[in-house]
Amino acid sequence: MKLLTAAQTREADAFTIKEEGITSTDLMERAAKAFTCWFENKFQPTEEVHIFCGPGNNGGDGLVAARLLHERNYHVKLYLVGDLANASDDFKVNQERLPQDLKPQFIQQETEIPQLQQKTCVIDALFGTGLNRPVIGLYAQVISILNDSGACITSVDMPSGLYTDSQTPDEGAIIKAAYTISFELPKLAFLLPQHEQYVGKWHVVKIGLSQQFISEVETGLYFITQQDAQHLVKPRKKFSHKGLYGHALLLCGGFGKMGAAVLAARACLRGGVGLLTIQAPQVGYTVLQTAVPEAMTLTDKNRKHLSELPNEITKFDVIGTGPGLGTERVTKTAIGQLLATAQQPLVIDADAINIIAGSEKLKAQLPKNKVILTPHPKEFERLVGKVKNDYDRLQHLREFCAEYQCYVTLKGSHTAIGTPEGKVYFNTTGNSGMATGGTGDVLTGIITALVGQQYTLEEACLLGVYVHGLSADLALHTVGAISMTASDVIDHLPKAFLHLSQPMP
Ligand SMILES: NC(=O)C1=CN([C@@H]2O[C@H](COP(=O)(O)OP(=O)(O)OC[C@H]3O[C@@H](n4cnc5c(N)ncnc54)[C@H](OP(=O)(O)O)[C@@H]3O)[C@@H](O)[C@H]2O)[C@@H](O)CC1
Ligand SMILES: [K+]
Repeated sequence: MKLLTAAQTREADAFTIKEEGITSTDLMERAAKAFTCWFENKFQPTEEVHIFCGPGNNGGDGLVAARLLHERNYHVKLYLVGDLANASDDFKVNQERLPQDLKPQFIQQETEIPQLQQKTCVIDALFGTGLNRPVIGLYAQVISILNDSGACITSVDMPSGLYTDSQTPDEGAIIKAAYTISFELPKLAFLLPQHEQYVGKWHVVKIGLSQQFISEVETGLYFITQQDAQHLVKPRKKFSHKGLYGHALLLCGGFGKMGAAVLAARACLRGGVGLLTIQAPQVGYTVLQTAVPEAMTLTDKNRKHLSELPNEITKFDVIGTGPGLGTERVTKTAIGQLLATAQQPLVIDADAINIIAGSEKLKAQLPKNKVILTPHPKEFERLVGKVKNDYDRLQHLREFCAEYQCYVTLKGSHTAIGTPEGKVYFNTTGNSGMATGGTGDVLTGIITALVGQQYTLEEACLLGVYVHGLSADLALHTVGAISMTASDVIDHLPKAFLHLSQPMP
C-alpha cells in the first residue's frame, strides 16, 4: 500500500471532492465522524474531553468532533487557540455550526491556557498535514503545557507540530500523543523510530479518499499490509517434490556462536525450503546434526571459524551467510571468494555485513541485482557511515541500494526495505518482544528459504519481514514480549504462514 506525502494527501483530498461532487465541508464531516467513531469506542462519555483546535482544517476536524461528541453526551470543553482571523473556510463553517450550549473558550495568550489534571482526556486538533513551519510562540506554549500535564492525548491525523514527511526542525514544539488517528493512510513520520514518543499508538480510519487517485499517484514509499503479504504467498502444487522448493546453503556459525547457525537453519526449514545444507566450522558438526536433523552439514577444514566455500557450490539455488560467523581473517577471505564467484542470489547478514563494510574492495564486489543485505541500524552505519536522523538514514538506504544495485532490509520496529529502483517498503508487523538476540538470524533463514523457492528478491524481502513480524505477533499471545525468544518466533512461523494462506475474503 502506498504512503502519500502531505502534498499528495491534499491532492487526494481535492480529487475526491471533485470526483464525488461533494464539498470540502462534507469531507471534513466524514473525516471527523470516522475519528469520533474510533474515539467513542475508546473513551466513555463519563469523561471530560478537552479539545484544542488550531486555525486550519485540522482545527475544523476538532470542531466537528466537539459537536458530535457533545451530541453523544460527552462533557466537551472546547478551546480555540491563537489568531483565528485567517482561519480556514471549513473551520469557520463548523464554528458557526456549534450548538448554542457548547461555548468555546479562546486562548490568545499564555495565561488563558488551562491547567489540566493528570490523565485528562485531550483531543489535539491544533495542526495536521498543513503544518508549514516549526511550532513556536503561543501554540508551542499550549503544546508544552499539554505534554507536561500527563493528560492522555489523542491527536487528529497528526501529532501537532510533527512534520508529515520531513525532519521537524529542533526548535519546533511537538505534541506527545498517546494515540494518533490518521485519515485513510498512515504517514511516513509514523514509521520512523525517532517519532515514537510523539505518535504513540497509531490507527488509520478510512474516509473514502479516491482509490483511483491513490492507485495512480506516483510514490516511492509503501507499507506492507496483510493483503499484500497474502498476495505474495505461493500455494504449493499438488504434485510437489522437494526439488521444486530450492536447495539453500547456509554459511553460518563459529566457535561460541553456533546457536546463530541453528536459528537461521531452523527458520530456513520453517520458511519452506526444499533442501538445506549448512557449511560450518568443525566445532559445529555435532551441534547442527543434533539440533537441525533435517539439514545436511558440511564441515570446514577450520575447527573454529568458517574459512572456505564448499566444493560444489553451483548446485545451490541461494546462499545465506552471516549469522555467528565472526570476523576472523580466514572468514574474510572466504566471504571475498563468495562475492567473487557466487552465481546465485546471496542473503548477507550480521558479521558478513561487518566484513564487507570494512572493505571498499568487497563492497565493490557485491554482485549486482543478486544480493539482499539484512543489517540492523548499527551494521547499516558501518556500511554507509554515521547518519544524522531517520530521514537521513532513509536517504542513505536509497542511495546505497541504487549504487550497489542491491536490496537492503534495514531492521527496526518498522523494518524498511530498499530496492535498487529506489523504492522503500515499511513493514507493519512485529513487536518489542523481537528485541532479543537471534531474531535477526531467524530473518536471514526465512528470506534465504523464500529466495530458494523462486520468490523474486523483492518478494522474498517483503514476505520475509512480514511473516517474521507476524510470527512474533502470534507468539505475543502465548509467551508475551518479555519472555519472547528467537526460537519462539521460529515456533510460530507455521501459524503465520497458515494465517497468510487462508483464502482472502
Ligand atoms: N486531506 C484529507 O484527507 C483531509 C484532511 N482533513 C484535515 O485537514 C488537515 C489539513 O488541514 P490544513 O491543510 O488546513 O492544515 P492544518 O494542519 O490544519 O494547518 C494549517 C493552518 O495552520 C497554520 N499554520 C501552519 N503551520 C503553522 C505553525 N507552525 N504555526 C502557526 N500556524 C501554522 C496555517 O496558517 P498560515 O500558514 O496561513 O499562517 C493554516 O491556518 C488534515 O491534517 C486533516 O486533519 C480533513 O478535514 C478532511 C480530509
Ligand atoms: K493534530
